[in-house]
This record gives sequence, structure tokens and C-alpha cells, in this order.
Amino acid sequence: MISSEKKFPLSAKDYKLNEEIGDGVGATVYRALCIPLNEVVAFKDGIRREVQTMSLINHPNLLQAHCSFTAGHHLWVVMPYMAGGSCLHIIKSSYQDGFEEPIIATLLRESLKALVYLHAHGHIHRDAKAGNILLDSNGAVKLADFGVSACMFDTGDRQRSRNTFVGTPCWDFFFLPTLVVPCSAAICEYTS
Ligand SMILES: Nc1ncnc2c1ncn2[C@@H]1O[C@H](COP(=O)(O)OP(=O)(O)OP(=O)(O)O)[C@@H](O)[C@H]1O
Repeated sequence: MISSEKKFPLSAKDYKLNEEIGDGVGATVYRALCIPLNEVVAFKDGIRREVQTMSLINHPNLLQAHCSFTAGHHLWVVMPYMAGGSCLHIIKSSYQDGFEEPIIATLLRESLKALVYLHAHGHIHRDAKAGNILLDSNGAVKLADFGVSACMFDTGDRQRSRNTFVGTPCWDFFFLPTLVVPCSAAICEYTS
């Protein structure tokens, strides 16, 4: 699971946890400092499936993990810190009337490239939404949060789990059909 040439340490003592930067349904995300590399990172108490998916993907529009390790009962995922925050956060703080169309088009294009890549590799994200589209300090767009993602090649219980409903209802039933589906036939999140 390497998103850069740098070797991120695999021990909690090498990280200094700072403030909470996100509180999702499944996990809390923190800003942290990787002390030996003097680099700001994001720290998430992940789940095994998420870590597995993050270890397999490699695309500029997908948030890869630097590394992961266990400490006590926690499975920590160390990720690049996306200083721009999520699109949801930006909309709430600065664009209450919504983004202008050119911005939406750009965000969708970048997010769809990520989904096309995932689908081509047999993965389905299952929770594409503004809170999971993150921006870094250079404005790069990355799709994050593979906590409920699934793999088309899974068998047994994991295969059956693809048929369960996950994700975020308003996004799955409203946003995606009205905005994203006309933009790309690549959205096959619902066919699983
Ligand atoms: N690498 C990161 N850099 C900066 N902020 C992040 C990063 N990862 C996550 N966040 C912030 O934390 C929030 C929650 O993260 P994430 O979606 O991974 O958690 P979750 O518990 O799976 O969320 P949910 O289940 O609600 O979708 C994001 O919306 C974002 O604001």
C-alpha cells in the first residue's frame, strides 16, 4: 500500500494526533503529524475491507493510503492530508447556493475518472457523494472512503453483501440519477 516513495512508519508512536477533521458515520478522521518525515497526514480508524481496497488501487483521482497498521484494537490508515477538505464542507462553508456549473463539471469529470478506473478493476465504490470527494491544497480532486466498497470478484458472503443497501440515500436516489448518470454510462454502482 504505497502511494509515494517515502517510507511511512508503521508505529503509532511516530505520529502526533492533532484535531479531528471529519466525523463520518463509520469513523473519525484526524489530522496528524508524521514525526520522522515531518509531514502532515490524515489518520483514520479504518476497517479491513477499506484498507484492502486502498492497497489495490492506483489512480490520481483516488485517495490512496500511505500505509496502515494496528495499534491495540484500532486499524489505523495513514493517508495524504487533503487540506481543501470535502466538497460538502466547501459547499456548506462558502457555496450555500451550490457550485457553478463549470465547477460541478470539473468535479464530476475528476470523480468519474476515479469511478471508471474502479469499475474497470472490478471495484464498486457504493458511496459516491460530496463528503467523499476531497481536494488537496493544489486543487487536485480525489474520491475517498472505501468503507462500503465491494469487489465484483468476491464470492460467498462478500458477494451477497453487494446486494445489500449501503451508502447515503439522498445521494443514491437523487443526486446520482439526476446529475451523474447523464454524464457517464460508467456509473454502474446500482447494478451490483
Ligand atoms: N485524507 C483526508 N484529508 C482531509 N480530510 C479528510 C480525509 N479523509 C477524510 N476526511 C474528512 O473526514 C470526513 C469523513 O471521512 P470518511 O468519509 O472517510 O469517513 P466515514 O466514517 O467513512 O464517513 P461516512 O460513512 O459518513 O461517509 C470526510 O468527509 C472529510 O471531511
